[in-house]
Amino acid sequence: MVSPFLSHKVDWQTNTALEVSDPIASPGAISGTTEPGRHRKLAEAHEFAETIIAAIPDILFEMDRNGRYLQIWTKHPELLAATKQQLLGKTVNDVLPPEDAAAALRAVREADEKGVSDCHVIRIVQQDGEPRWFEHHVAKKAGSETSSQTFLVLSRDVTERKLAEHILDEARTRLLTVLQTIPDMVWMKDMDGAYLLCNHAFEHLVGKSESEIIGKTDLDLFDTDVARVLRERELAIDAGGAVINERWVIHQGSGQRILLEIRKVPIIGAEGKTTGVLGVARDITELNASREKIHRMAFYDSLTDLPNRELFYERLRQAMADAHSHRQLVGVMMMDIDHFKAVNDTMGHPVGDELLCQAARRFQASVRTADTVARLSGDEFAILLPSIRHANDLADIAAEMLKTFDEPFLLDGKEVFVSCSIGIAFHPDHSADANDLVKYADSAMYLAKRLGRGGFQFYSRQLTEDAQHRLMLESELRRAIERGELEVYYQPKVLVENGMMVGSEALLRWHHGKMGMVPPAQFIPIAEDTGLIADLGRWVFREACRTAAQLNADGSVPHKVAINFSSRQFQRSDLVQMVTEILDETACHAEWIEIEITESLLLDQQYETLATLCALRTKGISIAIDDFGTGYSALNYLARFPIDTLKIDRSFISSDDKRSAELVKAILSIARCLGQSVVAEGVETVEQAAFLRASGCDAAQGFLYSKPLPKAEFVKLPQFLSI
Ligand SMILES: Nc1nc2c(ncn2[C@@H]2O[C@@H]3COP(=O)(O)O[C@H]4[C@@H](O)[C@H](n5cnc6c(=O)[nH]c(N)nc65)O[C@@H]4COP(=O)(O)O[C@H]3[C@H]2O)c(=O)[nH]1
Repeated sequence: MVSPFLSHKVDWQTNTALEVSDPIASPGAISGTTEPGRHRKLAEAHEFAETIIAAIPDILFEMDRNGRYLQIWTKHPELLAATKQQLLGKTVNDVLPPEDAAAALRAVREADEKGVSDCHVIRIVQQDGEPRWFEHHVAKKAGSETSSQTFLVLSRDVTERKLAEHILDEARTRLLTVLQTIPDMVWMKDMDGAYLLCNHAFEHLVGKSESEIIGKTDLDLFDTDVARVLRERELAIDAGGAVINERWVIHQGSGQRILLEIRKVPIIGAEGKTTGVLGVARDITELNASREKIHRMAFYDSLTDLPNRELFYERLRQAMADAHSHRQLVGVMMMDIDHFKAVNDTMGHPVGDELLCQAARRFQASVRTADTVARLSGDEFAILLPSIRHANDLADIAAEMLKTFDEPFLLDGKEVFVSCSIGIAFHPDHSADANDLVKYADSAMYLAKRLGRGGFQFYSRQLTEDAQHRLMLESELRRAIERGELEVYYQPKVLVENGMMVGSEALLRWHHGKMGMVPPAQFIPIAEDTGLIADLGRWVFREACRTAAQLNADGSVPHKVAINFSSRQFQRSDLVQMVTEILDETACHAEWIEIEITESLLLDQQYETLATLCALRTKGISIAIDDFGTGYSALNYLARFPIDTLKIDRSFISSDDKRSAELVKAILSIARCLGQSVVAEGVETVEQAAFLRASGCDAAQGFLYSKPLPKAEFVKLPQFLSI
């Protein structure tokens, strides 16, 4: 190989060298030496140059101005466009495609002008047809004649780098495509806050094109205040290298409000320093709205917009946890709208809903903002009252709340008076458990209802004991029929005029093995609540039908047995069928039976009740309203329902109040007009009997004539019960 550093060819065989120009060995290093010494030095310089060439991986060309290949030095001849022999003496135009040849010549020309030309990357198609890229550094060869100026071209194979760059370029293009396509806003800023990059979504947000954004800062794009805050945060990123997650509400020109979830991360440079900030923002307006909607659906009641059971309990638990540190009471009130079902059924469900909404507003208006009014279900509302100093405060709030119900509700254009019952329990006195507290407030609410509705009651231990007693009674009652502990007593019903017995009322008795006689007032409500009344009712009905059949067997004087039917029994669709089967089974005529129902039944279950009553009536069974005057006494149902008898409640008979006496007369007059018979209940004195007789009352029932008796004793009673 011949060193490119020698200006002319040297015949190394003869060791003859002329006009040696060696940039490595200085001319002075050779001059002044002897001929053999000079040759030796020259040989050393040559060897040195050879070593350098051998060491470099590049290709070295010597070319003239026309790009003619004069010399080629390479360890990798396969990297040439043609073989060395084919190239020598040819120009780049001869061997390279026009474009590549032109690039090679440009580099030579530049070197001709400036002495050197750097970094021209030229594509050369290899002998195997594959293209490779070479970086050309061209230097004017020193010492050449201007006319025969040659150039040294150092051609470095940069194909791998080029390919890597290409891959990188492709990746960058793909990345930019992705950036432009994604709906999220993406941008990059340098540490001076100038935008380096942004995507279409960001352009859209800012309302400016990329070219108007790049190089600008937030001060150029946003309000000064906003820009200042943004800058402060970004400087914090620089200081701490932290990631910033924030939410921004953007008010757009159209008046639209956009909620952005923004994440900003530091861009860390090669030296580990923060060189900029990468920001990504997502429009979460819709997502947030959906989240809020889901949250509302999960934690709020859709009708009243009040917190629901879940949220109520969550807040209650939190309030109870907080109460420890504040030494304050947490009150729970349970509210129930009295006779809500009646309103719902008589006025329709939309009106019932309206009542719930109006009641919710009244509850809310009676409490503080820190309190939570929740709708737990149906007409069941609860209020959480944290931070209460004294139980009396709860009583005051409940009283206030009840007062708001003094005003009528405007429902469907009508003024309707509705009351509500409230039960109160509070933490820590009553319980440290949220579920128990609600349960206790609930039992207090039921007590309030039992005590006449429209009032409030505090929970007491007694209530839990009562509840436990009820539970015990319930389990005992379940076995009462099979244990033979039940018995039906009969109380005679007589004509007031002469004391003649015309019928009787069947009254259930429970002789418990250990507890003795349990009064119906105790176990009938339990049987009603638990549904046991269906079995008990069927049993009583069968017993009473047997007795009626027995009493009417001789056919002399007809005897009608009245049997109490609970509202709950009317909820069974097979009631008429049950009655029919038992009448058949006991050979009892329907005319010997009267069914006693309460006013509330007529109010509660309008349509189905009417159908059932009509079916029973059609069979020949008579219908009596028990305890008349104590309920709603909505007179319109007297005409609508097939009612034969009104039983005036005992309270009117026993009362000394003149108004009660007037009411009795009024009831008698109404019944007369409607063709209904009247039975006065609870007649205990001769005076009461005399009053009834004078007022024109048909029949009476009461201790004056006889107490309820076991069947065996009852059947022995005389036909006339003289007083
Ligand atoms: N102080 C006083 N009381 C009098 C007098 N005359 C009758 N009584 C009582 O008044 C109640 C009349 O029955 P009710 O109003 O239907 O009221 C009944 C009725 O609602 C219910 N009940 C009783 N047996 C049954 C039954 O088999 N089924 C259903 N569903 N309820 C029943 O239990 C309630 C209470 O029944 P009892 O304790 O037997 O109480 C009976 C009876 O013993 C009187 O002169 N003075």
